[in-house]
Amino acid sequence: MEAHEELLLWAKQKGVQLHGIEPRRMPGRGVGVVATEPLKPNQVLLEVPTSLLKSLSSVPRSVSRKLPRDMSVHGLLAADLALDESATHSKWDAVMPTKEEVMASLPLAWDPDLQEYFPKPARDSIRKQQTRFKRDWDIVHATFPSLLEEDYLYAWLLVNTRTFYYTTPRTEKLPRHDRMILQPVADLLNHADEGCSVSFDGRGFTIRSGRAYAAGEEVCICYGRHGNDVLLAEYGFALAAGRNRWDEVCLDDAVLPRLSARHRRHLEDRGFLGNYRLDAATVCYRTQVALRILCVPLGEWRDVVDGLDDGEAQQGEVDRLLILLLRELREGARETIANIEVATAGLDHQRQALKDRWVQIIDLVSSTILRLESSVAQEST
Ligand SMILES: C[S@@+](CC[C@H](N)C(=O)[O-])C[C@H]1O[C@@H](n2cnc3c(N)ncnc32)[C@H](O)[C@@H]1O
Repeated sequence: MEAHEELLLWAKQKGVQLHGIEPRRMPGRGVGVVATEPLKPNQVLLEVPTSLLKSLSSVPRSVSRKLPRDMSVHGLLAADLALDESATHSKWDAVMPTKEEVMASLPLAWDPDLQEYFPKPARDSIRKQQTRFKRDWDIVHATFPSLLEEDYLYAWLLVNTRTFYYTTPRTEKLPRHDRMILQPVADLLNHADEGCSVSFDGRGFTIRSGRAYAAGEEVCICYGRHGNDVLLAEYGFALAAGRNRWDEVCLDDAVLPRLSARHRRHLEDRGFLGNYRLDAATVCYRTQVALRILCVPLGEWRDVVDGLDDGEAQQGEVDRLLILLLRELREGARETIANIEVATAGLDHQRQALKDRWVQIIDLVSSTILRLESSVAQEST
């Protein structure tokens, strides 16, 4: 019997209820959940009772009382997972990806030389994870010196990729990202850009279909409105091109170096410094504002920002500058791919995942360039 089938028997005995779904091995994405019959929108698919949640309250006192009271929930749950040698959760533990799989798929555990090739939002996310992991590990290592760092990292990454948002009177005061719990079976749901609804109350979690499903179709939840850079950095995968409505390309590395200290000050004063993005349909307003400051006198720029002028008269100039920057960005992306091709750091599939992501970025940038070129051509006729 497969581990996820044994998990199901255990979970059902403990009160988990599944309606029209079952876990199944999915090529390329570990275990997932599929519809076993046609499903209607808003149908209850899964119920997990509170008694089965691993939460701040369920961490045994033998672990929690040795750690500081202000330890992150993330760090505490990871310590519990890493130190738990009881058989209580053995059926659940058996379906989790192995340490080797986790270390190979999640960028926090990749060779630091390879991490440098990620696009900026992914690098930023990896850096944040590093900071949070180090803070938790320093505390746990001092308290449980025999625990190995790689075993704690494995547990910490499982928590990072498998928890659900959960707020109770006890967790309300914590930062939002730390109000987390682990739950069996629900943690087998893979991600799609739109998915089932997830809700909880005192009795437990309920997952309902967001739309109709055909029998055999994979049922997913949405881990958040993340672009592929963040999905790759946090969860170790990117959705296929055209399958992620939240995907975007960060333009900061192309725009910020162009801005003088004075420009930066003006943009900062108005809240427009950094976080420049494009998606499949548009280049964000922030980018338009930042590029406009490079194209027009300051007074005219202020009028547009203040809504006193629609800025149409200089839009062609802004678009031409944008095209130039996007071509540079595309060239930089091509160079990055060439550098990854000769790099030896990391594993083949990690380098491939990075190259695939850069190809997606090039495609998104190229279609934006085409769109802008045709609107600039129309303006000049
Ligand atoms: C909450 S778990 C989901 C269950 C997981 N597939 C398993 O085998 O246990 C999250 C992990 O599943 C994988 N995953 C989730 N959605 C995916 C998708 N759309 N494509 C590829 N992998 C996905 C990633 O490895 C991610 O870190």
